This record gives sequence, structure tokens and C-alpha cells, in this order.
Amino acid sequence: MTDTHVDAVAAEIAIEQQHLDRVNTELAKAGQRAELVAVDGLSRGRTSRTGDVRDEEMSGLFERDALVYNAARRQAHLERQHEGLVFGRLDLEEEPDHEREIRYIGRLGVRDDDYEPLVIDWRAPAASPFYRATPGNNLGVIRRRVLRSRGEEVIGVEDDLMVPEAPDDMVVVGDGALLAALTRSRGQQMRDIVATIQAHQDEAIRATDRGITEITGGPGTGKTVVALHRAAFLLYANRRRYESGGILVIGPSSAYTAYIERVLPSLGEDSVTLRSLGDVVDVITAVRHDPPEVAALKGSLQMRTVLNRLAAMAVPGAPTSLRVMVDGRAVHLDETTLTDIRRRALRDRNRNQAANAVRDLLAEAAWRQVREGEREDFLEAFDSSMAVDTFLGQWWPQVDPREALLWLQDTELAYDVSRSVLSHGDAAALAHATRETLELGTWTVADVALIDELSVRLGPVEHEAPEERSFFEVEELDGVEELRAMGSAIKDPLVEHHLSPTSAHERLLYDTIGPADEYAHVLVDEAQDLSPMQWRMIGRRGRRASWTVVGDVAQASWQDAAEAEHARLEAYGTQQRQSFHMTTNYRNAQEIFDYARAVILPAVPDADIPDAVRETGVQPAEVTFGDALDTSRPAVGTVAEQALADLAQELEGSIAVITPQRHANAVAGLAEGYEGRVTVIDPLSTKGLEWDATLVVDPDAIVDESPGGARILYVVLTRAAHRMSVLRPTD
Ligand SMILES: Nc1ncnc2c1ncn2[C@@H]1O[C@H](COP(=O)(O)OP(=O)(O)OP(=O)(O)O)[C@@H](O)[C@H]1O
Repeated sequence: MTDTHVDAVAAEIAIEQQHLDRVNTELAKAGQRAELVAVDGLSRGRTSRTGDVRDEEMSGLFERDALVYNAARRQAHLERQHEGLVFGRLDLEEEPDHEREIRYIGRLGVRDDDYEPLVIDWRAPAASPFYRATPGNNLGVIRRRVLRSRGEEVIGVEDDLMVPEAPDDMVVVGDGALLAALTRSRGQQMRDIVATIQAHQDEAIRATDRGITEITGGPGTGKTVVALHRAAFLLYANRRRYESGGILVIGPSSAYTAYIERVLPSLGEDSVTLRSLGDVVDVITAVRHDPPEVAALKGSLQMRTVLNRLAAMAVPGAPTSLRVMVDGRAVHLDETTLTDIRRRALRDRNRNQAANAVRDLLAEAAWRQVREGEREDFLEAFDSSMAVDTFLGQWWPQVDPREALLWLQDTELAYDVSRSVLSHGDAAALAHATRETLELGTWTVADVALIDELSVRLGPVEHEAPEERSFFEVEELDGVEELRAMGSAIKDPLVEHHLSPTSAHERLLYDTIGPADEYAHVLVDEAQDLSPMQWRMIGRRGRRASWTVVGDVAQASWQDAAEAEHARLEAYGTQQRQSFHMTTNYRNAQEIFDYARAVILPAVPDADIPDAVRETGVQPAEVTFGDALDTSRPAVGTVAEQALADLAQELEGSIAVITPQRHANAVAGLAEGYEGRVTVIDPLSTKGLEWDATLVVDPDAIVDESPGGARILYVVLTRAAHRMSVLRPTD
């Protein structure tokens, strides 16, 4: 850079700094106003009176709640915005009788005392040319400028000129903001791209919120980040609908939700619910995976029949006949009669809501048998019989969906409920997997969709109201120290006197599952991997929702595409669909993506192959390791350790060591000493994530071990932004 150029950049930065200072002053004032509202709000709720609270005081209290809540929210919002608050500037062409207009674009709108805009929210229509203007269609823009700042200090500017020649008084500096952003080190979490959204991405972000919006494209094309910006846009464009109705974002794993969780708050939005497939159902957090063939079984639509039968069958171990004395007369209802009553009770009701109907049906059946004396007297006596109560407690208990799923541990029962639907081998595999669940005390990710399905069929579990206990009794009986001494964890001893579950079985059934929450918008990422049963689970949460669905079929790990497509369309309902296709790979250096492409094309010839635009001049490194047959080379652990040290030396930022199960032990300890820079991870869990560099251990073993084969290897080989090393055994 020449001295004159350095001076020119410094002068431009100084100009922008002036504007940023002004914005920050206004923002501080707005912050103070928010604080005042908060203080004022608090004083409104204060009352010196005791005794009855009059109506107007009640409404004062509500008002206070609303004010304090909103003010606190606004404050949190403003404080977070300081980092990179203003990131863009547009210089627009002069219009007759008007000076050249300058617009600043930022994370939120800020106005001065005269209500003049100092910054325009990036989602407002007036900000749109910042993203849409191109030299071919400049939309009135002469120069688009991206500002980089650290805290309140402007540290750089990057310009794009949208007209053939800049006016004499306008300076143009920098090499373009996109390339600068893509070359930078990525860190541990996804960042927002609000300063460098590209025109085709902007179209998907601002597309109408009606119906289903599908975003497709190959690896690294920005599908995820675009979808998240779309969620922020929807909240801006239709806040009433989406803030009160809620937006649900579903990703493949908890590693993924941790990776993306910063993006929306950095855009000023924190009212979005992020869930991984293992924790869609409240109170369950599953991270364990079934072996691929069992996961395929649990995810398939055949499970609907199995679950239907589970939900309707007699509770295992329950009595098979009823023998009681009612009003001095002997009643005996045999198994056939009870089965008939069970069927009739379930014809148009959920099991857990049918207890009263069942009692009536039993009473009628008993009367039909007895037919002596007054009918009404008999029915009344039946209704108040303690023996009948005891029988009902055993024959028709409230059934927790998790408990019903666990019935499958019995192989004979599993054969019975899956007859004509699953093979004996598959039914036995289900039973075996259930016994494993019981041993480990943890659910698998695939179980969650089954539990949700059963939950609908059984209806919510209705608990009898616990007997009221006085404060004194709670203290006396549930003394904190006493319980601690028994080794129990306590949430809140005075309110919730829960003990944490001790056995695996109790742990599996911990807490109560409520009805599914519904949302106004559902955003599904890595949609190609959802099983049909998972589509049904998500569908229940979006029955009245609009959807954004993101995916790439070539990265799929789910086998039966047709069945999943059927379930997906059922979840969508009859809504209209619009599609956006992304074709530029912003993540991988070209050299890395070429390597990945050579793997996927032979396996999936019609894979959606994007263009990787950024070259580094460095090819992925291939290193070999020895094994039991070849001891002339060091073993995998030693070779991996050296390759990792080389990568860490070569670049800053995050590194993943991606290993198949067979080498997991050998590389497990590699992250130590790198202070959080290095993650050791299995292939399937890398979905949706990215690192500055990756170390891929034994690609052939990755293909062998994964149900998705080459598709999973394709995912693994497209996770690195800047550098990749691949370790192979010697031939
Ligand atoms: N306009 C942009 N400006 C800067 N960075 C961008 C832009 N678009 C995408 N990126 C970056 O490219 C990378 C890939 O984006 P993202 O993870 O959203 O892709 P994806 O299509 O979901 O990938 P995959 O399907 O492989 O998981 C991210 O680091 C993202 O921040």
C-alpha cells in the first residue's frame, strides 16, 4: 500500500468514526431513557398499603410488569449492539433538487432528537439496496461501504463501486468486504454475516413469510446462515405474529445448536427457540444414537402401527378379570369382556383421558351381568366401591408414553405388537435396543420421536393433585440436610420437593411430559436427515406455521428418501412452496472442495456441486500411518499428533480432529494443551459445523462405519475453511 493510500484509508476511517461517535451518543441517551422507564415502572408498583389490593392497584402492578419487562429487554438489546453496531454505508445518486443521500446501515435503527435516521435497521426496506445493488443494476447506489469496528472504534472500510467511475469527490478503498470476511479466521461459533449478505442470499432472507420456503444448495453455500438471518428478518417484518407465536429452529445435534446459538442474539433477537432433534420434547435430552439399522427401524413409518398397538394394548401385568362384591352381589367380568370394554373406551378417546368412561362401561357391564334390584342403586354402589378403585388403579393406570415404549423390552410383546409390520429379526432388535436403554438409563435421539407419537396417542398424563402439606411439614419431613445426606439432589426443597432419579428406570421417566408447544414459524436445518417419524414430530409443532426448510440431499444420512419425502409433505400440509437454490460455496477453499468433490461424484453423480470461489494455493496434505500389519510407520495416534501440531502452527483458529470409531481411542486425548482450539469429534456429529482446519482420520473407515457411506465422508471433507490434512493407513 502506498503512503497516499494509507492516508486516504485513515481519512475515510476518521469520517466514519465521527458518525459512529454520534450514533453512540444517541444510543447512550436511548439507554438512559430505557433505564428511566424501568425506574419509573418500578415505583408505580410500590404500595404502602397492606391488606386487600384494589383493582386500580392491580392494574398498576400489571403495568409495572409490562414496563419493567420491556425496559429490561430493551436495555439488554442496546448493550449487546455495541459490537459492530453500524456496519454499512450507502452513497446514493443525486436526484434533482436533492443532495447526494448517505444512509448508514446497522443492527438496529437509531434516530436523533429530530427523529432523523442516523442508522437504518438492516431489515428495513430502505436498507435493501445495500444487499441488492450490483454494478449491473445499481438501484441508485454509487458506493457501498462496509465498516469494520471493534467495540466503538472503526478499524477498517471496504468499498464496492456500483457505477463505472466514482465522482471526483468520492474515495474508494479496500478489496471488497466479502473476500475479507471469508479469509478471516472463523473461531468456535458461527458469526452473523449481516455486513456481507449477497444479493441472492438477500432474496431468500426477505422472501414472503407465507407457506414453505425451501433453501437448497451444496456444502458451505450459506444455507444455515441465510436461514437464521431470515428468522431475524421475519421477527422484524411481522413481530407481532412471530414473537408471540414463536419461532422454532431445529438442528441435527446439540453441537450444532451450540455452534449457531450466537447468531440470532448478535442480530438483536433472543426470542427464538433452538432445539436439536434429541430435545424437541420437553423434559427429554437425548444425545445417544442407536446403531444405524435400529435408528432406521425406529425412524420408519412402520412404527406408527407398532405404537398404535402399544397405546391400545392391556397394560402388561394388569389383572385379566374383575371379581368384586358390589351391593352384596358377586360380579365377575372375564378377559373377553374387559378386552371389549378397552376397545370401546379407546374408540374415540385417548387412553389417559378415558378413565371415567372406562368406569362407566365397567359398571354397565357389571349391571348387565347382575340385573337384580334397582339399577341406579347398583351403579352408585359400583361407583363408590373401593375394590373397583383398586382394580382400576391396576387395570387402567395413567400411562406415561415413555413407560409404554419401555414395554418393548419384552421380546414376545415386541413380536406381538409388530406382527405383519416388522420381521421377527427387526422386532427382536427393537426389544434388544429397549433393554439397552433400560440398562443405560438414557434415551436415544430416535426414541424422542416415538415418545412424542405415543404421547399424542395416549394423551397427557393426568396426575392426581398431591395432598397439600403445610410449610411446617415440608421443613420437618424434607429437611434439606437429611436429603443431601441420602445423596439426593434437590431443585428447591420448599417448592418442588423432587428427588433426582436414582435408578436408570426413574431417570428415563423423570418429570412429566406436557402437550407439545406450537410455533408460528418452524425452521428445519439439515432437513435431508430427518426420519419420517421425526418429520411427524416436528409437524405437530408447526400445524399452523410457515416454514423455512434447509437441506442438501447429497449430504443425507437417511436412507429411504421417498418415505421421508412423504412424511415431510404431510408435515407441510397444503401450503404453497417457494424455493431458493444457493450455488456458491463460501466456506471451503477451492483446493479443499476439489478434494471433496472427487469423493462424492463417483458415489452420487447428480450431487449439487457449488462453486468454491476462494483459493489458498495450498492443497490438502495426505499423511500415512502404520497399523498392526505395517509397523514401519508410526501408529495413527502419533501421526495424528504431529499432523495436528503442524496445522496449529500453520494457522490461527479452530481445528477439528474427525475420527471414525475404530481410531477414537488413539486420538481421544489430542485436544489437551490446545486451550479449546481443538475438538475431537465423530463424523456424524460434524453436520452443519465448520472449523478453520480439519484433520480427517482414515476416510475409508469413515465410509465403512457410516450408514450414509460416501455421503458422510463428503460432509466430513467439506467442514474446513482454510486447511485440511487427511490421514490414511499405508496400503
Ligand atoms: N455472504 C456471506 N458473507 C460472509 N460469510 C458467508 C456468507 N455466506 C456464507 N458465509 C459463510 O460461509 C460458511 C458456510 O455457511 P453455512 O454453514 O450457512 O453453509 P451451509 O450451506 O449451511 O453448509 P453445510 O450444508 O455444508 O452445512 C459460514 O462460515 C458462513 O458464515
